[in-house]
Amino acid sequence: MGFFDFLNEKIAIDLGTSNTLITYKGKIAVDNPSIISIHQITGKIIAVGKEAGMMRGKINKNIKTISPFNNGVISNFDAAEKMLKTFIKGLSVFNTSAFSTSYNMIISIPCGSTEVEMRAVQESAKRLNAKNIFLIPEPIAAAIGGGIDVLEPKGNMVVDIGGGTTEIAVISLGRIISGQSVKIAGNVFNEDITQYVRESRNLHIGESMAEKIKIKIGSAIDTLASPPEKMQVEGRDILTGKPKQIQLSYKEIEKSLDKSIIQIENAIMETLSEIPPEISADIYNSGIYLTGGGSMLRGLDDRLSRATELPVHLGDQPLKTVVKGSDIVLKNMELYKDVLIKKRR
Ligand SMILES: Nc1ncnc2c1ncn2[C@@H]1O[C@H](COP(=O)(O)OP(=O)(O)OP(=O)(O)O)[C@@H](O)[C@H]1O
Repeated sequence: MGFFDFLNEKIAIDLGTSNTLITYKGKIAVDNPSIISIHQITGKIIAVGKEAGMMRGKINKNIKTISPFNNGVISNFDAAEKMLKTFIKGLSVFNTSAFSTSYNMIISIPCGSTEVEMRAVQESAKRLNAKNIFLIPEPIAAAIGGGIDVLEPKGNMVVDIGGGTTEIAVISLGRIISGQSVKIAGNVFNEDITQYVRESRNLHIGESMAEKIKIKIGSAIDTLASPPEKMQVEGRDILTGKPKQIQLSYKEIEKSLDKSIIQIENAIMETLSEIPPEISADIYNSGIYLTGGGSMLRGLDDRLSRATELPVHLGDQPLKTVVKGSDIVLKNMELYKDVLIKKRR
């Protein structure tokens, strides 16, 4: 039994721009939108997660709905800590003494994080009573969660399209040998849709409507084998100010997302052009592993496969891959110790 095995209580956290996931005892115990509603005057927490998400855009001016992460990193520390604390308190074991004395925490972070950002995450985690805090690059956690053997001397490419960032990484021997984090992901897709509907259809729509459109009729290609039906969309008419309903087709959404998807394609091509030839040979055979919530956009795997001329594999549960990978690392610390960014007691 190795040193790490003595530390019994383990939690893995995926602090995402859109969703926060926490595993406890190998199971996903928290899976919630990364949102918190706080009373502006009293500072009291009104709601977190799903409940806070439902309040978005519909609450009075004294209650502020905050997304504490921006582009994968904490942009509002106070809100982030309050939100995490509320989530962790919800874990039934939190009140037992065992949990507070030996409690290991692993947090996945975007590969573009700076030293300052990493330190800030560690400081916040320390205030949550974690005894040991480990950080892991998100693409490595995603690869492990997707069943890829990251430790072998073989190149693997991971593209993780989240809410705030798309992480592109080539991994070999447990390390990222080339990669980048681009700020084009699900949130930008929503902005593209909002902009299209405003400029081309004269309708002002809210954030959650844009999200619904993306999920219901979003597409990365303009010829889908089984196209979704047209969608009825409500918002405010820009010209008259009145509530209005329009019908949108998936082809319109494809058009609105095109410029952002091109940027993701370009970033993948750039990363591919920077890797050593032996690794290129590996990736020619193994292809690209595509994950993250954004990977569920219709036709995106086909489109990326066409652009790169590589096989693109879609993961099973793209929203859960990162936290699943972190959890595997936490359970096999001896094996995976070299993939961690920092260790702190
Ligand atoms: N069916 C779907 N089609 C397209 N996009 C989707 C679908 N379901 C979820 N998404 C998008 O996935 C994104 C969230 O993915 P994920 O939870 O992997 O990101 P995150 O980890 O919170 O973000 P980041 O990694 O950038 O910090 C959101 O933008 C959401 O709109």
